[in-house]
Amino acid sequence: MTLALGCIADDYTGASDLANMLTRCGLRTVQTIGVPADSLQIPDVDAVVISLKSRSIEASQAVARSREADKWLRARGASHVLFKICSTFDSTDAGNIGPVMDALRADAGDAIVLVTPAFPGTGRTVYQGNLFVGNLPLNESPLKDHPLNPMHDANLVRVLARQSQSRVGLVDLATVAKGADAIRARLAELAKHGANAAIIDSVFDPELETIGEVALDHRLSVGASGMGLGLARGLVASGRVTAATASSDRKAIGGPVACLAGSCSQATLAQIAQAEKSMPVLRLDPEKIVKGEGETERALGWARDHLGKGPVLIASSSTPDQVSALQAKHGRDATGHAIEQTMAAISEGLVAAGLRRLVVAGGETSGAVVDRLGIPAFLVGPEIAAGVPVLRCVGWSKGDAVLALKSGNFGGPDFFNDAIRLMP
Ligand SMILES: Nc1ncnc2c1ncn2[C@@H]1O[C@H](COP(=O)(O)OP(=O)(O)O)[C@@H](O)[C@H]1O
Ligand SMILES: O=C(O)[C@@H](O)C(=O)COP(=O)(O)O
Repeated sequence: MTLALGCIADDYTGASDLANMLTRCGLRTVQTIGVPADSLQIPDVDAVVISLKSRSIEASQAVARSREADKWLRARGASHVLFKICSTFDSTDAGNIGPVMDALRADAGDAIVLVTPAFPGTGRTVYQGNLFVGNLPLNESPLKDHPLNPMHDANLVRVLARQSQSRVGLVDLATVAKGADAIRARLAELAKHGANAAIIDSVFDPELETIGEVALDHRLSVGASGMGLGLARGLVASGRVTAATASSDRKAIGGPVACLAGSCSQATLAQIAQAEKSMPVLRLDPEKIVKGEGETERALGWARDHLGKGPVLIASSSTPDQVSALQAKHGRDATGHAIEQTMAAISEGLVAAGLRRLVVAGGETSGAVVDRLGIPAFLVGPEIAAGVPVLRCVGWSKGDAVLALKSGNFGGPDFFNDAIRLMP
């Protein structure tokens, strides 16, 4: 297998979002969980997206894991690697976008790396280096209240510079609009003045195609699924990949289906409220979870009573005020970890009871669940919503199963039912 594109994603929902985009753009793609073991049979593909859970861990560990993934991809022929970050630039002043980017760039030997989280399909655009979520600057969007990495600055040149050793420049929209050669000239100028990274503006998909064409001159790029779109279309346009059509394999799995929500995003809170109109919903008590007071057993008992009758949803999610109050009492990391591990334990119990169709909302939550279930890889199925595909397990010891891993912010109001409809 010689890869046309290698990708390292800093969380699992982000990885499936990217794998979905690459598949829709014609690249045969597999999503692996961590660096694949030698024993994993990977089908012949154009792109591999290695999912890490490195967004919110200590920076040095994120760097080490990303470099290991990069080595695996390069050894399989990937001459270009995309470091997939969140389209809302989820990070803190300690990292991990900057430190991982610095290390991968040094390994790749590139003078400068292009960086953009733009993903117009989900309303993420970058103008004059400022990230917008819909019509709001990042720091006024719901991301200001994220439980793990609240975002308080929309200016990505500043945000990246604070967490990186690199000098960071800007390629503005006026330059992007002039085309690939103008971008190349601007990058050369920035590099001459000592910049090693450049935030690049992008508002619409055609700009991302131009950006992808230029990024392919380099060995590394950093971005979200918009950058994935640009790279994939660049690979197809240049003839390096022959476009494939997305698989239409929809073999039914059957049996019970459950949804787990650990995201506290505004979008997920609204989706849970909507689901309450059509399926039984169990709201876990986050305080009891953190104190270790038997919420897993309660959830599994409740699920046993309801699963035979139709889909169910189990949610830990609460409002920003409630999240802050709980974190103030128990600490941010301890709270997040305890809740993620409870969701993982619930998923394990559900699978032990025979469940093979599971929807998970939340990036870190999905990471904890998929790790606990020991799923090694996924193939991409139908698209449920922008950035969220149905995933079919590959090489799982428990056999065939379908999952959907939803970024907290993604999906329409009736997301849980939309997902279940596409997971027969
Ligand atoms: N009620 C709650 N109070 C505090 N933290 C919570 C609560 N419910 C979930 N969490 C934690 O919030 C974080 C949500 O992050 P994540 O799952 O990545 O969602 P998103 O995709 O919205 O970023 C996780 O660490 C999760 O365990
Ligand atoms: O780029 C995106 O927005 C997503 O692919 C993503 O990374 C989402 O992360 P979570 O919100 O933590 O699921």
